[in-house]
Amino acid sequence: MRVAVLSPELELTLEDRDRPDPGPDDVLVRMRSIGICGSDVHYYEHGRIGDYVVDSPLILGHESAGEVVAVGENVDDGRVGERVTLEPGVPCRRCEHCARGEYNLCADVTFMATPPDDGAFAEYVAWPADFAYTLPDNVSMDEGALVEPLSVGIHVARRADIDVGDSVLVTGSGPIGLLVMEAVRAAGATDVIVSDVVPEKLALAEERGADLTVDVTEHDLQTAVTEATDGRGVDVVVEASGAPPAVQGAFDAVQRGGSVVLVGLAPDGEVPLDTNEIIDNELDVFGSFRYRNTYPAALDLLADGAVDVEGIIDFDAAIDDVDAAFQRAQEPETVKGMIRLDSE
Ligand SMILES: NC(=O)c1ccc[n+]([C@@H]2O[C@H](COP(=O)([O-])OP(=O)(O)OC[C@H]3O[C@@H](n4cnc5c(N)ncnc54)[C@H](O)[C@@H]3O)[C@@H](O)[C@H]2O)c1
Ligand SMILES: C[C@@H](O)[C@H](N)C(=O)O
Repeated sequence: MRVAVLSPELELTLEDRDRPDPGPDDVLVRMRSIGICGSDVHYYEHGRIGDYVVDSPLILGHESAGEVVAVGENVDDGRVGERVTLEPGVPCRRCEHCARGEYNLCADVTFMATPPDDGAFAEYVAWPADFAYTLPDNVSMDEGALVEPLSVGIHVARRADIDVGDSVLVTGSGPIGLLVMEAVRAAGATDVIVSDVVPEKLALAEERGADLTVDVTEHDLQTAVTEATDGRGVDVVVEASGAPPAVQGAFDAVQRGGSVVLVGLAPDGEVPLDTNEIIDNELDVFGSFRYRNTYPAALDLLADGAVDVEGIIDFDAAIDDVDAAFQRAQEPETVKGMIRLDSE
């Protein structure tokens, strides 16, 4: 089978590998749609994210959907032919966090496309059957692949405890910010403001229903938010850019007693903050790391038409053109590229 492999020298090429055999508890999936995530692009450009270093060949990709073509001996063979999306992080299932259901905090997780664990840019992937979720008939393969970043948004909405009628500022209109917007609206938020530094990204946020967009290269964010909220500030800020000025600005845009959720990863993780401001205004500050127990909810939202994920895709490519697709994904205006294995 063909796989797209990133070498330690940062060359992304197609290789022939043996098709994997499913383990006893696995399904074997023929891949159909695989999204290109910002972290894939980061490995492609820099060869590392923090302590995770591409020091041996790595198959990228963790936003995936496909069709079950075989199952292991402990899996119901009625699953052959099912259309599925794969949840890319499989935890140890034994530690304290797994026992509590907070499996996104498991330190012994296998996460696709995170060194040394291979990902999904492959014609076939063998994966634990209970982390392969059946797609409803009206949910497409592309939507199935985008359940992964939508899950990031759903986890944010849950962390923030979004309530009906909440106002939310989302800083960053990349795939995560845009899908946070979908998730918080599905959870009941009624006023969503989105900020970014790239006009095309803001135009997309506006097209997708943002109540207000703010280009922070031209306008002061705090002033814009103050005017839009009759001087109160928003109930919740979700920081989804990782840009240090946006992290700092989040604390000025939220109302007293409000919440700030940090999901964007700052380049070195160190951002000076006014902690007295957090205390004086009694702010709740949450980190949001990946997701847990979100795939069933994401699939229900998609089946009900309660969220739109396909509208963030701006191009697709065949796996043979994976390197060109990654180059295009690097352009600042690009939101989401999708590799489709059935489009060849
Ligand atoms: N915590 C998690 O579980 C998790 C999961 C996925 C991604 N992430 C992180 O979330 C962030 C967003 O991911 P993405 O894939 O959407 O990334 P992205 O790079 O595609 O989007 C970030 C957006 O922020 C914008 N931006 C830059 N500076 C800004 C500023 N000062 N104010 C407002 N916007 C600004 C960029 O123009 C871009 O549109 C990244 O830092 C990523 O690493 C975290
Ligand atoms: C959660 C996932 O989308 C993210 N890129 C990560 O590796 O953590």
